[in-house]
Amino acid sequence: MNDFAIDIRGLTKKFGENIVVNNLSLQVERGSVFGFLGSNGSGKTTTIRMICGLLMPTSGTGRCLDLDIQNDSEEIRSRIGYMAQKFCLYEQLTVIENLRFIGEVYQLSDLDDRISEQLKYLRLENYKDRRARDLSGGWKQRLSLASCLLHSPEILFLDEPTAGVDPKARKEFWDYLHEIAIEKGTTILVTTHYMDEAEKCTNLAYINQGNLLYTGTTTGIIPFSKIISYVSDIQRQQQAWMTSEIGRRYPAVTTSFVNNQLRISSRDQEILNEILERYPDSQFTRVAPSFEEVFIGLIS
Ligand SMILES: Nc1ncnc2c1ncn2[C@@H]1O[C@H](COP(=O)(O)OP(=O)(O)OP(=O)(O)O)[C@@H](O)[C@H]1O
Repeated sequence: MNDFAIDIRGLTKKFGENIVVNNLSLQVERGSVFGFLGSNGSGKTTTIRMICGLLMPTSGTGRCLDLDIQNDSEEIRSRIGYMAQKFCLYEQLTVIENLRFIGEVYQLSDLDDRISEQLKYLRLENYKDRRARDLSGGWKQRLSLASCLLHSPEILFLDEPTAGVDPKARKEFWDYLHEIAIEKGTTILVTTHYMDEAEKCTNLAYINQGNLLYTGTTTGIIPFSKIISYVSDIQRQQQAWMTSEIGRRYPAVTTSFVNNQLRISSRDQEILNEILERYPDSQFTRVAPSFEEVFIGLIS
């Protein structure tokens, strides 16, 4: 058996003349929580749809659970769970009715036990008779996750599962993802625009306009990026003025306000040295780059 839950080689997707995914190769280890990152429109959903057998690639090959993504799409779909960006359940049905409906579609034999397990693990028991339309965003997202897990998928694809969800609910959701990856060996491929969530993944791929910029461990992306960062405690008025001046003079440098400090980052140490010399009163100190600086730096 292949060690990889997902193994794609040179996958390309064109819509007309528009190359949306370009010669993409990725391997996702079984049991990993794999973050699939990239700015809006960079081709993440398109790639996921090809891996799930929902969309034919223009060229390239791929295996998902050791099945061919072009020829075995039906079997792939029966063994994976896919939580799309949009809430896809029935708003007028209750939580339990939604789960029962999904279970019947999958023709699951021990449905009551499976529903009880999901209600318990996702702490949905108190909400089981509430209509989906009356749930808040965080609870809707748990219900979506429960419905994707009902048939015990071997891989779970989650497309921006926590967009608009509050930090506590997002944390609980992520704790649960790690729990199922560890306890059940489920492979999870998740897209997110939240940097704190990217840091929670075991492995990452980062794409831009359909091209792969990085794939590897989560900790490996910082040294790979070669981004260098400095921070200064200067006054707020000065920060605004310096940000616009640095932005104008040094387009290759990223500036940001974090924790009431001015941060500058770039891959070019010479340019950063020039800034340190130009603004000696700012007393910049070197710090580890943040994930945000790394991701922005890699595409600039
Ligand atoms: N069926 C289609 N026909 C034509 N163009 C499409 C189609 N589906 C997607 N695209 C285009 O492909 C590009 C990539 O879209 P995709 O949804 O894969 O990006 P994404 O990385 O998932 O974006 P986001 O983070 O905003 O969800 C976009 O420019 C989109 O408009």
